[in-house]
Amino acid sequence: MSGTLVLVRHGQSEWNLKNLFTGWKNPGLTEQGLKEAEEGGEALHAYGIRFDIAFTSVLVRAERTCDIILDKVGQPDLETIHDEALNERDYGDLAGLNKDDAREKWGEEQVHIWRRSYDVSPPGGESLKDTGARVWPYYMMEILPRVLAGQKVLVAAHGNSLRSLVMVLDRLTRDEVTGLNLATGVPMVYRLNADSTVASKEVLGDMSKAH
Ligand SMILES: O=C(O)[C@H](O)COP(=O)(O)O
Repeated sequence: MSGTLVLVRHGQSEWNLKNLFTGWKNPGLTEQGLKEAEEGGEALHAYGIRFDIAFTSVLVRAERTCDIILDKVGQPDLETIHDEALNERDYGDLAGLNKDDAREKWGEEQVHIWRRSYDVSPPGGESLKDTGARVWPYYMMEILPRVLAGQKVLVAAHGNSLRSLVMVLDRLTRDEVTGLNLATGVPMVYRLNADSTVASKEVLGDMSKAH
């Protein structure tokens, strides 16, 4: 067995609270989001993990979540790499729109397809497949080699950038990935085999609160 990969979606953002499509827009965390990040960090501290390196996006909600988690595990100065490859999917023309207003305008089913399908892009934005096409190579080049070398690696990122990774790690089909929702601030701890397949996965929190 090689190292450990911890994936965590950022805590609730201001735009999650307002129910707005966010994508590459850059709102901060809400009070609840700060608390979720703290709870995620506390769960990792109780789990007893010491990270070797952290990765996050260049969006403040993930960066702040990463900082809070590192504080909680007692590693506030850990090397952290920020890269836009880990950013949320670009929601294109939907960014800034209210998700319920969008359902009224385009219908429940179309909005669900934009949010959860594998290869249908929202207008002007990225599908999950498009998102994976920049997340996955970054994972292969920058993150996986460290895990395979035995390191413990934290990745604090976003609902859909992480869904594109979880889809491959958990070997989900295109249909199965439509039912995958990641809760904010809940760490997923993967141990990988030397061939990069998943040896075990533990979820430190309640993933069922995701929608
Ligand atoms: O960008 C967003 O709006 C959220 O971070 C993820 O949104 P979704 O759950 O609608 O894909």
